[in-house]
Amino acid sequence: MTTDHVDRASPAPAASSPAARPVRATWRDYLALTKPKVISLLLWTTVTAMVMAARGWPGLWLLIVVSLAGYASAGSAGVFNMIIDRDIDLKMKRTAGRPTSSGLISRRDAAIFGSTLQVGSFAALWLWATPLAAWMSLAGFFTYVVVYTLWLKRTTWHNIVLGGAAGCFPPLVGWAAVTGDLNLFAWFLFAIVFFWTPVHFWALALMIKEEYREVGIPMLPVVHGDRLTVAQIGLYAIYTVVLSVMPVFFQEVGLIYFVSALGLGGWLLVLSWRLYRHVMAGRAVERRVAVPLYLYSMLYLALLFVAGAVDRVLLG
Ligand code: HEM
Ligand SMILES: CC(C)=CCC/C(C)=C/CC/C(C)=C/COP(=O)(O)OP(=O)(O)O
Repeated sequence: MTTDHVDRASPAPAASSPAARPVRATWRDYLALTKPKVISLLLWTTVTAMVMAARGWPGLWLLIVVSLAGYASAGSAGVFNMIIDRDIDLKMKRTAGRPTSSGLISRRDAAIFGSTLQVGSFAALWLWATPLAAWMSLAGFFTYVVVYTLWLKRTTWHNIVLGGAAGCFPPLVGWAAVTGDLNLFAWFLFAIVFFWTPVHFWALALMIKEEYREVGIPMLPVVHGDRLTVAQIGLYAIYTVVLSVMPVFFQEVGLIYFVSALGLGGWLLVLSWRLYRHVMAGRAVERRVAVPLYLYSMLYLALLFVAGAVDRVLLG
């Protein structure tokens, strides 16, 4: 593969110098294109959804196939996101070092890499899981790359709510891989992630809004300010918690899940309320009130899905 020869940290040394070796992209740079940390939680929702669907162990082979293919699909979405956004990524401190922005990996090579991952993932899910799992994964890719990144991210503050649907597909991939179809409970999992995403992202966006403002991305706190953002976070936290307990009333899950959802959700509401009160009192957003909610949002989702899996295995 060709690479744009760019020194990661400093201008390239003179060609005559013995150290004048171009910096080549390594596998670590390609790995960085796939946003591995974000995928870890996406995959967690996939794997726990598989256990929920199977009401037990879904089988080692299926777990391996779906995990690798799920990583490849979400990773491919991350690669195309970085290709499309390389201009804005370059201008923000948090993202300036990405291999597509720095030119370390050319657009062409990134596109070849991303396409290979997506085609491989689709084929693997189709052949070794179920066709529906393959379609759900492709739908997640399409929603993230086309709906969120290409269309909504730069045009409306609703980007997170609508584009966030991308992150709701991984549980459907896991469910469909086990059962070959999607029932009401699978769609509940989709909806929980849907309403959770704004809480997760806007808590972070409040802290990095100036970067978004500088590059002209219309994230909610940039467009409508902190007060509306914390109010929306509070509303979405309430929707999330209410929705999370609803599967109990459809007898899809039992007491273990119910108690966990109430406890985990209760703390999500407390942290959202603290942030709301802080900002509504006229104070500027401080890391000490926004960071706990952002970090806890991820623990919340991870543990809620574990609770669902444990409940359906033990009580199912
Ligand atoms: C529209 C939807 C979403 C947006 C805009 C969004 C945005 C972000 C951003 C900007 C970060 C900070 C990453 C960094 O520091 O570079 C982040 C972190 C993270 N997000 Fe999201 N996110 C979304 C949905 C999701 C979903 C659905 C999941 C998983 C279910 C998820 C999991 C994570 C994780 C695990 C991190 C921590 C990564 C780290 O520590 O580097 N996100 N998110
Ligand atoms: C099943 C399947 C393929 C699902 C894909 C879902 C997926 C990859 C969701 C990712 C959500 C996410 C990291 C958004 C951040 O984008 P951003 O562009 O706002 O963040 P950035 O500024 O860090 O690039």
